[in-house]
Amino acid sequence: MTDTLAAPASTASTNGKIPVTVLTGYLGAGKTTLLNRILTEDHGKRYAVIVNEFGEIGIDNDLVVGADEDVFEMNNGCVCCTVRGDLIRVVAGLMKRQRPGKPAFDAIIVETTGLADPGPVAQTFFVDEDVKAKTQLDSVTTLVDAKHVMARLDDSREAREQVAFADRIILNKVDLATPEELDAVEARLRALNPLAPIVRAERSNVPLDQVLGLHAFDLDRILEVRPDFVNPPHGADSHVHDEACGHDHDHGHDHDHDHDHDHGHDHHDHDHSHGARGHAHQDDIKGISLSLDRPLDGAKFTAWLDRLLGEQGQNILRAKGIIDVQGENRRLVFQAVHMILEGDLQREWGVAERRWSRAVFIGRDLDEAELKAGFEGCAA
Ligand SMILES: Nc1nc2c(ncn2[C@@H]2O[C@H](COP(=O)(O)OP(=O)(O)OP(=O)(O)O)[C@@H](O)[C@H]2O)c(=O)[nH]1
Repeated sequence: MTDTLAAPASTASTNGKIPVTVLTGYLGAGKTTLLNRILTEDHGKRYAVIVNEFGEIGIDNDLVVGADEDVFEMNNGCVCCTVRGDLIRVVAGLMKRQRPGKPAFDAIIVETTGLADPGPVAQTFFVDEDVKAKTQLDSVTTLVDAKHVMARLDDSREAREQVAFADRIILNKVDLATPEELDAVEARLRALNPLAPIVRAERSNVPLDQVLGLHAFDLDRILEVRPDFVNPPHGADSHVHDEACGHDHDHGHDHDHDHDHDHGHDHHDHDHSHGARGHAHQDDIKGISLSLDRPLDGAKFTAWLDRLLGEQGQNILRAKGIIDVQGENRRLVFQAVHMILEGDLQREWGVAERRWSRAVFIGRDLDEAELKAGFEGCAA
């Protein structure tokens, strides 16, 4: 988790409480793109951003604009196990930064990992007394990738949860879908969440007043779907374990929610391996982090990545990386969602910055040894 402070000051807080916006959406939907828009737009406000990422190499931190300013890293915990504890600590830390009589920032934005159920994140703002006293959940905004969301709604419970939980849905990447496809997607989203307004966007270009300061989080609505949303007792359905529980996580609690009747959601029915490398979430989804302290050959790397995405793009839900290319002073940043690849030479490496190549691949049936060998084979 990373915390970034950006831009100058003043938004109305709610009853003196700092408004919190939770940004969610499946892997690659456009959350960071939206965040970067928020952080760079000339709005005269100061936002604290908390990024929780999947995969243990801090790539997302680096892709958020201005992240160098004020970053602290936290365990990349699995969102359903540890994030709430982390979040409480980060928010508490942010609160301490307030200057007397003047908040240090106008709002908090939390970007969840693409594999997260936003429920436990939103719960944080209701169940921890300190956090509750100082913050107010403004809205949960869910980004949706117009091209890939249908498949994800079929195969991912988290994707459905994210839509069901939204106060506002941003149907992003409209450039990648036909008007008919967009209508079909909207109908599907509507069925999962009849109330949240759906805003269409390209490159997450929604006006900020469509995302921030909405006063849209509707506790009553959430309580209808998750009656024990607020402070669920230990041992009860939806109880979210954190370090305050003071016990080993038992694996026998179901989430009694989900609008689409995909019930029996035991959030520990993912394969929870918190091993050093692959952090498996859903049974078969894992994240593979690769890194190399030597520069890569740009042509070899591009050819390898193209071939990999061509052959295994169906299984690669998300890939991204920052590459040190031989003979190039700028960092090569690449991003992929399935077979759609974008790459860019971005800013120069800093003088004191560690120059290395790192990449994360998140997907199904990925062969770690093969990926590692392919990646390292691109060394210059
Ligand atoms: N064609 C197209 N690409 C987009 C659009 N919005 C974002 N992208 C690209 O999609 C990729 C993923 O965008 P991100 O903003 O990083 O997505 P994310 O939701 O933060 O991804 P994770 O944090 O990995 O879950 C990047 O390559 C973006 O440039 C869009 O509207 N159209």
